[in-house]
Amino acid sequence: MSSLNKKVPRIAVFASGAGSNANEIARYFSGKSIADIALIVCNKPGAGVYQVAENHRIPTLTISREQFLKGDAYVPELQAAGIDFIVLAGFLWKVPMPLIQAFSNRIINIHPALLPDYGGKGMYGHFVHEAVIANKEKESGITIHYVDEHYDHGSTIFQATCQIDEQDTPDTLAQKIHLLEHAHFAPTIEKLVQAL
Ligand SMILES: Nc1nc2c(c(=O)[nH]1)N[C@@H](CN(C=O)c1ccc(C(=O)N[C@@H](CCC(=O)O)C(=O)O)cc1)CN2
Ligand SMILES: NCC(=O)N[C@@H]1O[C@H](COP(=O)([O-])[O-])[C@@H](O)[C@H]1O
Repeated sequence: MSSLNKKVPRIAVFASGAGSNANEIARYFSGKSIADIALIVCNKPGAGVYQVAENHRIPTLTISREQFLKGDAYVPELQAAGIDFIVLAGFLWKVPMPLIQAFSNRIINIHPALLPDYGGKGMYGHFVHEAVIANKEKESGITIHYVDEHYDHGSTIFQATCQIDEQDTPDTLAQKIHLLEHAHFAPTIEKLVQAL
């Protein structure tokens, strides 16, 4: 297939919260022929990411715990939507094997710490920054990694760090982490989908 009519990869972004990463990803790819943010998947009705989807005119899929964790994991819906790649951006449920197998090596996640430290069950959002500050760490950062059947265990793709000052709090650290996420997640996704 020539580059003129090469299919543009279709990305589904999974999120459970405010969606600032989903917003930055949608902004980054908007108007470019690199990839389409084709779907935003969310498990929390009323989450801020729905407004992000509306602002960017991106279709949404609201998922239920039963069908996602104990059923087909919405693989038929994702395949019907022509999804090629899945990005977890503050998504708070464990991705089950049916979805991992259907999108082998095509699901990535961003974690707000330097894995393998500060990862695993219970390590999400503010809980991560609270633990990092409580342990008086001098640096933190982000990890972008492939998703396997365990939390925060898949191979690392990218990491970036930030320094922690003595006056930093979990809130100020979260701000530093968000800056790193918004700077690096979309360009990392771009590199990965160009290799599909
Ligand atoms: N199979 C995988 N699924 C997910 C991964 C992964 O690496 N493999 N990453 C997470 C994102 N994440 C950290 O980056 C993460 C998210 C949530 C939790 C967690 O403990 N969740 C709670 C439920 C919280 C809720 O429902 O509000 C729990 O499981 O009890 C840990 C890590 C996304 N999925
Ligand atoms: N362990 C998963 C985890 O903690 N993910 C984190 O949730 C936040 C979502 O923010 P957003 O909704 O504004 O993109 C991000 O900081 C992301 O790294």
